[in-house]
Amino acid sequence: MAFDRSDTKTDAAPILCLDQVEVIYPNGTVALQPTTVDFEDGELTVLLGPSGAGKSTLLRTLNLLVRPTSGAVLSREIGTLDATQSIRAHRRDTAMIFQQHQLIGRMGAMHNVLLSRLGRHSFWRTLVGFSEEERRLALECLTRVGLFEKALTRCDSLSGGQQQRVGIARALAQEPKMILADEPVASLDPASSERVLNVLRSICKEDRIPVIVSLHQLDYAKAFADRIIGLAGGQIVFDGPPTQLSETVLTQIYGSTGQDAT
Ligand SMILES: Nc1ncnc2c1ncn2[C@@H]1O[C@H](COP(=O)(O)OP(=O)(O)OP(=O)(O)O)[C@@H](O)[C@H]1O
Repeated sequence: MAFDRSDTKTDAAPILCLDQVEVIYPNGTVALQPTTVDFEDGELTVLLGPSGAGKSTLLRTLNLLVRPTSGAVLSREIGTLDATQSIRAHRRDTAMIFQQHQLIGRMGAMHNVLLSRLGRHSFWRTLVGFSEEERRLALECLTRVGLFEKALTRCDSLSGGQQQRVGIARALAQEPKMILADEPVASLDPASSERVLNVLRSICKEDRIPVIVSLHQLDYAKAFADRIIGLAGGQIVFDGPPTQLSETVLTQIYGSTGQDAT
């Protein structure tokens, strides 16, 4: 788990802000209480909290897969994200990585990576196919996640960890300005989990983009995050560096039983 923790903050304005964002699902569940929080370039943030705390809801609000019931999501480049066009532009710049990689198993790794380019094509361009430049980009992305030699291998014959790295390469090929990862290591063994988190951390630092990851594992959060946001009952109860994650804070996040804090 070794990496360089220096050089984590920037002077630039936050790339994305939630301003008093509240999420109430149609069945009345208050998943996120009015929340104000922002995210900076080059910072790896881990969302930590017990099951049902609101991690996925917060993460999905950041690319408006979940729409706020009240409050606003503000992008530094686009402004308030409230219209179809601005939301579409924001989503093009925001890559999402899921627990279940959502790859097409019968297709090769490179083909799966190229599919992320579809959002940038017109319908007619898509029929014509991918350019030489896009193929080169896809190979570069696979190289960055250590899978150059698997470019032509069908995804259903890759290991879980390798599939997740193809998912990250696919996210990279989108040339994102922000990466969101929803429990990306939940179904991986420790070695694969660390490799995936190391890859995400390298991308965050090399490309100076925010990477926001929801995790259940406290050890990984402490080892890989610049910043931890602790959630409980749809509220942010901690926001700071891993060094400030005291026993008192952990009790605030997980309750007195420490349940889920693995
Ligand atoms: N689509 C939905 N409709 C209604 N309630 C929902 C919906 N999605 C989530 N919830 C509820 O909102 C609350 C927050 O859920 P969320 O999935 O954000 O938590 P989480 O911290 O990501 O949990 P987990 O770690 O189990 O994934 C929970 O009470 C959950 O049951």
